[in-house]
Amino acid sequence: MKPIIQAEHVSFSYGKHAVLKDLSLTINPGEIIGLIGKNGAGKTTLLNLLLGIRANDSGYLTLFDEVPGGPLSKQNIGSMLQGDLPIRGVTVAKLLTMAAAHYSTALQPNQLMRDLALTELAHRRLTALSGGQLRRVTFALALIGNPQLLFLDEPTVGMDANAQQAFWERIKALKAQGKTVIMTTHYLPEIEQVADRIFLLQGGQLAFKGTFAELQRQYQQVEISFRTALALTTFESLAGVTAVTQADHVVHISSTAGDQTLQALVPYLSQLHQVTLNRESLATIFVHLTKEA
Ligand SMILES: Nc1ncnc2c1ncn2[C@@H]1O[C@H](COP(=O)(O)OP(=O)(O)OP(=O)(O)O)[C@@H](O)[C@H]1O
Repeated sequence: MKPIIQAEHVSFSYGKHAVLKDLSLTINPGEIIGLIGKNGAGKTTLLNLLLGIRANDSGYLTLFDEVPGGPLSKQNIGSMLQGDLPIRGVTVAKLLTMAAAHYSTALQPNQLMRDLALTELAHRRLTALSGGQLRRVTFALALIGNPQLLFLDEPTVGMDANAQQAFWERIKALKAQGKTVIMTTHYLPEIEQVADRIFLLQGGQLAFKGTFAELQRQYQQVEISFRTALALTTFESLAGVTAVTQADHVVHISSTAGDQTLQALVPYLSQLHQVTLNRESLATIFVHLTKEA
C-alpha cells in the first residue's frame, strides 16, 4: 500500500530551539494515529509541518506524494487546530455552507449539522457560542470537505461528555469509511481504544511507533496474581520481578518485563491457580516513559 504521509529525517527549530530532530514516519491510508507526548513535545509543530503552515528545516516530507500544502492536500485534508476560528461574525450554517463551496466532494451542511447535533446552533453567530460549542463547529468544519485525511489537534478539549462521546463515535465511523486520522490528545483512555497506532513524541523524535498492544509488550509493567502452595522466595529472583507480596493466600508479582516473567513462571504453572494478569493502561505507560525521559 502506498503511504499517504511520509517523513524522512525531518528537523525543525524555532530559532535555536530544536523541536523535531531527524524524525521519520510513514502513515498508510485508513490508519488512525494517536500522536501523544508531554506538553511542549512538538505535536502541534509536527501537525503544522504536515499542513504546510510551517516548513521543515531539513529532511523530506510528502502527503499524497506531494509537498505539504500542495493542491491535492488542499482538496483532501481537513484540520481542526487549536485556537480561534478566523471568521467569527457569521452563523454556523453560513460558515459551513461557505466552506462547503470550496470542495468538490463536500458533505451537505444540514446533514452534517444533524449528524453532529449542531442543528440547534445553526443560526447562532460564532461570537455567541461557548468554547465547547466552538470546538464542535470546528470539528464540523474539518469534516465538511469529506476529506481523506484529517489532522485533529486536541479535538476534545472543552467538549462536554455527550459531545466527546459523539466525537469518538464519529472517529470510529470515519475509520470504517477508510479515512486517515492523525490526532493529538491528552485523553489517553480514548485514544488507546481507537488508534491503530500510537506515536510517542519525545526529545524531538518518535520514541515509539506501534500498536497499543506492542507498546504494552515493550514497556509493560504487569501485575500477576495467583494462588499457590509454593514459597514466595520461588518467585523473587524470576526475570523482571520487582516485588512479590502475599495477601489472603494470593501471591502478587510486580514485573517490569512481563513476557520474561511469564516465561519464567511456565515450569510452575501446574502449581499456580486462578492466575490473573493486569497490563498497564496507556496513561500509566505514558507516565512511566515520560518520567524516565
Ligand atoms: N511560535 C513559536 N515560537 C517559538 N517556540 C515555539 C513556538 N510554538 C511552539 N514553540 C515551542 O516549541 C515546542 C513545541 O511546541 P508544540 O506546541 O509543538 O508542543 P505540543 O507537543 O503541541 O504541546 P502541548 O501538548 O502543550 O500542546 C515547545 O517548547 C514550545 O514552547
